[in-house]
Amino acid sequence: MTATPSPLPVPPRITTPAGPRGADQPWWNTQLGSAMPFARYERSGTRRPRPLPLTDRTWPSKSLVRAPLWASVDLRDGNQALRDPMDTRRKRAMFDLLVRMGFKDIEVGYPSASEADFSFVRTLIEEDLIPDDVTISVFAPARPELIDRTFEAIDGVDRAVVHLCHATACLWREVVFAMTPGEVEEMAVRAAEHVARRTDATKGTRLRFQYSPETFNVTEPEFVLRLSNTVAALWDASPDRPVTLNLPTTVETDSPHVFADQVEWMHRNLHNRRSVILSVHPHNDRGTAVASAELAVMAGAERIEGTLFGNGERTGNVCLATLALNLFSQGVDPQLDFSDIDGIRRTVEFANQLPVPPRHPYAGDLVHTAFSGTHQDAIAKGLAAMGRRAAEADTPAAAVPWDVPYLPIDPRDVGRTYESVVRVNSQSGRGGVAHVLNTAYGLDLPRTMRVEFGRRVQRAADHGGGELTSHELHALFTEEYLEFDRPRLMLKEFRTTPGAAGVTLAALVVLADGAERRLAADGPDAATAFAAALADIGITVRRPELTCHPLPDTVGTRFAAYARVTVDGTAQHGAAVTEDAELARLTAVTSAVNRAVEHRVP
Ligand SMILES: CC(=O)SCCNC(=O)CCNC(=O)[C@H](O)C(C)(C)COP(=O)(O)OP(=O)(O)OC[C@H]1O[C@@H](n2cnc3c(N)ncnc32)[C@H](O)[C@@H]1OP(=O)(O)O
Ligand SMILES: CC(C)C(=O)C(=O)O
Repeated sequence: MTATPSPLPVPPRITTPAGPRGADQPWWNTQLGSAMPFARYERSGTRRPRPLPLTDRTWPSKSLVRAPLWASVDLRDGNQALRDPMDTRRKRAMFDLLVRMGFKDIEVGYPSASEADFSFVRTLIEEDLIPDDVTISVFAPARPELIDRTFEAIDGVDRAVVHLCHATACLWREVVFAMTPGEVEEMAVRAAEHVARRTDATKGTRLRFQYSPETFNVTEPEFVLRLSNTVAALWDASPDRPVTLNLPTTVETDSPHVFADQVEWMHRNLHNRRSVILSVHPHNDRGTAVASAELAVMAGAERIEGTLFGNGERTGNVCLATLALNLFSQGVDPQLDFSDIDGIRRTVEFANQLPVPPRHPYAGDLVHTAFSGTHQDAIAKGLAAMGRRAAEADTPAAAVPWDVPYLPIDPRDVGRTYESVVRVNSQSGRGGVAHVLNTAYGLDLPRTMRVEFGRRVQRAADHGGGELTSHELHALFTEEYLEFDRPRLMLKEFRTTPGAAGVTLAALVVLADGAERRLAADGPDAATAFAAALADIGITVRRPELTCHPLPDTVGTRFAAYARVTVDGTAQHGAAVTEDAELARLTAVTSAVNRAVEHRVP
């Protein structure tokens, strides 16, 4: 309940905006020009022009109806971006996880880059660790000596994809290679021919090929199309042995719709389209990799390369967990098993030695959690409505279509529980508090009591400043309703017998000074009779309204009862938890009486 005060940060050095407002800025937008050097940056395609994208695009009217072929690059693009690249143990944990989840296309490394990558590929092959329906791929740049080393790494494998990649984009051609487009084309042809020659010399291995024109999204489309057609033809692409053409946004530069146009243009213009598996490899520099990948599939892509939870160069690769679970949340089979998302996350965190942030879609610690009152209230009502629908249909809750406000998927479908769905702090409301007490302790507070206890919790949360755990909420509930320092009244024993008005109640109570008093009264039920009997000791209790329910205890049976009464003219709530239902009801009345006294103490 106590929050650790965090130190006040040093204020950032911000130049107060002072530039002019935009000429066409409406009066209600009072923002000023900033001191940021934005003029150093140009709209993409301005300095190095690229032809315009499509005008007759068809992708906007498409929808995602099936899972694409998922290709994990965790062990290559993910690995190359780590401060401490994976050792064999971490690589193995990642590989085994990917296989268990159902990945069939796994890039296992860049074997010519390091001994670690090379020997991991050898281990997979020599120890026969690659399932029959999984195809590994290995990355190679367009350098003959590194291609040769790549082939050494896959010697003896049954099936594999050799992935050839080199830069094609203008900036890379000029700055990295110092080559003309023609020279880059020659390099591509030489490398593809070298791969083909090495393949011809390889016996007993079913090899396929992949070609990635690096930074596809900022390469002139006509150039990249020509290269792709040339390389696919050199590799004899056919429907039986398709070439994977992988279009990377190596550095994401544009809004996703621009990439979608580029992909659709390639999809329409590629020669021999049926002999090509059109793949994309989105990075997340603008934070829109997921959107880019989804629109690319609408535009004709059939395969997506990415990593689990988005590890990868800079801002990372596209997150395959997000993409797959986006499909799942739309009723499309993701063809990957995310039923234990926390287990998957643990393994990925172990392999990458990087944490998954708490807000990461579907997998972050907080993504199925509501702190805010109205969200909690809606979630609790939504879950209750689901429960009712399941009961009406006489089916398990897990079989009812999911429809709960604020929760795109059922946390249980990814192996989480409802306990973490609602967590309480000063932003929370009575709905959330009631939900936590109910899910964690089985206490189903009546509506008026929720309002009262909600206020009590709000005070405690405001005071503490942080989160209140379910345990702390229960402690507050106990302190407020179940236990009293100096009770005015305790019920020691009671007996009911049928009476003229319904029930005759005889009770022995203990008063604040320890004195014991015997009471008796008639009433339609025991609680009403008890309320009436209290008049004998000068306590006026009227209009008792009681609810009682069994508690889902693991040991024995217990009952919770809640009373709403007027005590000496003031409305009061009381509650009790005991082994006997009737005792619980009567004790809830004494709780209300005791609270009436406590609340009179200033
Ligand atoms: C977009 C991507 O993510 S591609 C994958 C990138 N992955 C990695 O870089 C991780 C692994 N890489 C490595 O371990 C190293 O880079 C190695 C071992 C492969 C190569 O190391 P080195 O031979 O020392 O070269 P270095 O990494 O500095 O590469 C630079 C040279 O390669 C050339 N080059 C870069 N990419 C490619 C490519 N895809 N195809 C052909 N040549 C390339 C550059 O033009 C440069 O050549 P130059 O020295 O003649 O100007
Ligand atoms: C190898 C390619 C696909 C790559 O990693 C990239 O361009 O980001």
